[in-house]
Amino acid sequence: MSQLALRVRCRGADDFLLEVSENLPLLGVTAIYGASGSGKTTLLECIAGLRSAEPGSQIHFDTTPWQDNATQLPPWQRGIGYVFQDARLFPHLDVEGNLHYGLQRHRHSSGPSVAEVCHWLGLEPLLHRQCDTLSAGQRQRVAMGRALLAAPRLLLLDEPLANLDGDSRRQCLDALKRAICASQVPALYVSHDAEEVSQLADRLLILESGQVVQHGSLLALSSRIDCALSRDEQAAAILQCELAGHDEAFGLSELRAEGHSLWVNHMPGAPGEQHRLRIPARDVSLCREQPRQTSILNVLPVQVTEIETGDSPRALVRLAVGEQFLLARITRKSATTLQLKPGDHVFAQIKSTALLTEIADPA
Ligand SMILES: Nc1ncnc2c1ncn2[C@@H]1O[C@H](COP(=O)(O)OP(=O)(O)OP(=O)(O)O)[C@@H](O)[C@H]1O
Repeated sequence: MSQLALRVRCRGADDFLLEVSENLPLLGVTAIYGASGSGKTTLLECIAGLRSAEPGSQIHFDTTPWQDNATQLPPWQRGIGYVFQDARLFPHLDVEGNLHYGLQRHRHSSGPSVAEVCHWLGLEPLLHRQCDTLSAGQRQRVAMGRALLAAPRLLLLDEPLANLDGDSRRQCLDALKRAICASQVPALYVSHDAEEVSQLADRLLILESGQVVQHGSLLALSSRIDCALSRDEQAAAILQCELAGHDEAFGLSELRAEGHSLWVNHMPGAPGEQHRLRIPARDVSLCREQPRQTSILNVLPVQVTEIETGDSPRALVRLAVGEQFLLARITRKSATTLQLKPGDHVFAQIKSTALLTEIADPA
């Protein structure tokens, strides 16, 4: 596994100071998450060499210095693929021409072929289209294809879905996930969208006012009440599960987590495979008694470990399921009526789940 060692200081306008001192293991997707103005793009641009970090800053990719006291490698010598918010395709080239530009920058013989990239990103039908006739989502998929064809050692994506919504956003997210997973190129993914991050990331680096406030695996951070991601309306915990089998008659698959069954829509896969299940906090409700005759298939016995009520009408409850954790967002009134407190044993009813990618390495 590669590693990016960062000791970065960079000043922006209005006394803004980015100060990041972290070693990032480059495994899968690391999301750089934070509010607007927290310094996400500044950090990405410093890593890319598009912006100068202050003298004394250091950026090392494994043993290769990208920046230190003696070195300031230009962006094109860092072996990165950069995807911007606006795709920045070459308007005078068609889709195929844009992809071939990536191929020309190909540094190693081990990169993907045009056919592979087109397959991952669904680009085959677009190859002969002019770029100004493409939708925003199609343009982003081409930009991603162009970046991958240069066989980068690291992908840097700056809110590539920010200008998309609805179906186009979902399709593009699925395509990016597929391409990142198939290409096995590690990625740093800037976003302020909690749902996007919890669907895509393996690790999280959370920034606030130019400082890192949390860094770790999505599995560990997503269910923490003090994680910035949990404050978002789209907060979701991630449960690591094993595929147990399929119920063909009802079109369902059974996953097991901590000795309990969870039913999801039928999915391909063989028993024993490891998967991640995303469980949105707002889709988890709590009962003191085990619910009977409920249409909700997934009911887990859990133990309350933490409750955050504050002044908001909603409470966030952290729940232990064996060694793992869920979050439930319920009304403060319900938390009071149920007299919930840490240590209580209750039942969590889960309305919906979304299957995420198979875990290559649960670390
Ligand atoms: N080119 C620049 N020169 C000087 N200061 C900048 C520049 N770009 C951004 N800044 C400042 O740096 C700070 C961090 O901005 P940055 O764009 O890195 O945040 P961000 O987290 O990516 O925000 P957003 O999610 O809104 O894109 C802000 O105070 C911003 O005004």
